[in-house]
Amino acid sequence: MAIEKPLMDAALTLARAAGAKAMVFLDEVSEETLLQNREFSEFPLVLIGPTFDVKNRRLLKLSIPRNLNLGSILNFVSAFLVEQGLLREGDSYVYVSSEVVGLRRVKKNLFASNGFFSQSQSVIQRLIEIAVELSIEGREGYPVGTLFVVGDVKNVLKHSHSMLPNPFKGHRINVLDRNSKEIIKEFAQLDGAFVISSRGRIVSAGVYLEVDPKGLDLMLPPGLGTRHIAAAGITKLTKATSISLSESGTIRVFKKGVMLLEYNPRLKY
Ligand SMILES: Nc1ncnc2c1ncn2[C@@H]1O[C@H](COP(=O)(O)OP(=O)(O)OP(=O)(O)O)[C@@H](O)[C@H]1O
Repeated sequence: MAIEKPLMDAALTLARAAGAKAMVFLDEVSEETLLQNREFSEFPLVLIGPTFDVKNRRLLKLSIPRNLNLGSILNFVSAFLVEQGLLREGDSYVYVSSEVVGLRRVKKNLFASNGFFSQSQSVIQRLIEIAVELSIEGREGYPVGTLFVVGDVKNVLKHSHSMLPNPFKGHRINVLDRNSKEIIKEFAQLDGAFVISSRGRIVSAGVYLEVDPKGLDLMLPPGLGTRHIAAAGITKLTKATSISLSESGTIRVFKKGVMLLEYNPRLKY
């Protein structure tokens, strides 16, 4: 749905009155209108959509997981604005969608690197959405931790073994298929990791990753246990990307052994 002019005008008025440092468009908007209208040139403008492009500093494009609730979307937007050096803690920005205009002050920032925002792979985004829901909801009243390893399946399987008969064998279940969400959430309660192809097919679950952190030179925040060492290590040993959810609700994304995202949707940022 496109953002209509009265809301754009309201957003501009609010941004000026509140001393906002950026304007963020959560729904479709004409890029021409934004670039031609002088009034908008007072602010860095951020478009949320399917593409990522930050070369044009006046009009930055950001792809973040879809279907998140507004609070989570704004958390990612805040992290992006801080990562880009556009805002600091305490600064505020105006966001506008086809239905709402609002003001958001950047609180304690979640950690997200540029590498996280520049990957717009839909499989990764989908798994983050599922991890956000699992983090907030848990399963049957209990917190759930899990691990998704995406891509480079052949090499991932070389560094792993099955802890139980593969429940996904013979089934073609893809994480991009909306119906797969409940199945994934159910199997997330199993020990071990999901192995997922780069196109989203679940190859296996209940997989133990054989990762010896010695010599891998992983740079992890202190205090993380074996799930996270495996999550980071497998991305150093292979070309896979991993998404871990800890029982405490924190979601982390790793690539090449480096943490790209650390985010707990249970906390307000
Ligand atoms: N090498 C591994 N491969 C796959 N899964 C693993 C591996 N190591 C641990 N896990 C999974 O992680 C679970 C939690 O392990 P542990 O508490 O040591 O990890 P953690 O990093 O502290 O995670 P959390 O923050 O959720 O507690 C295990 O029960 C197991 O299901």
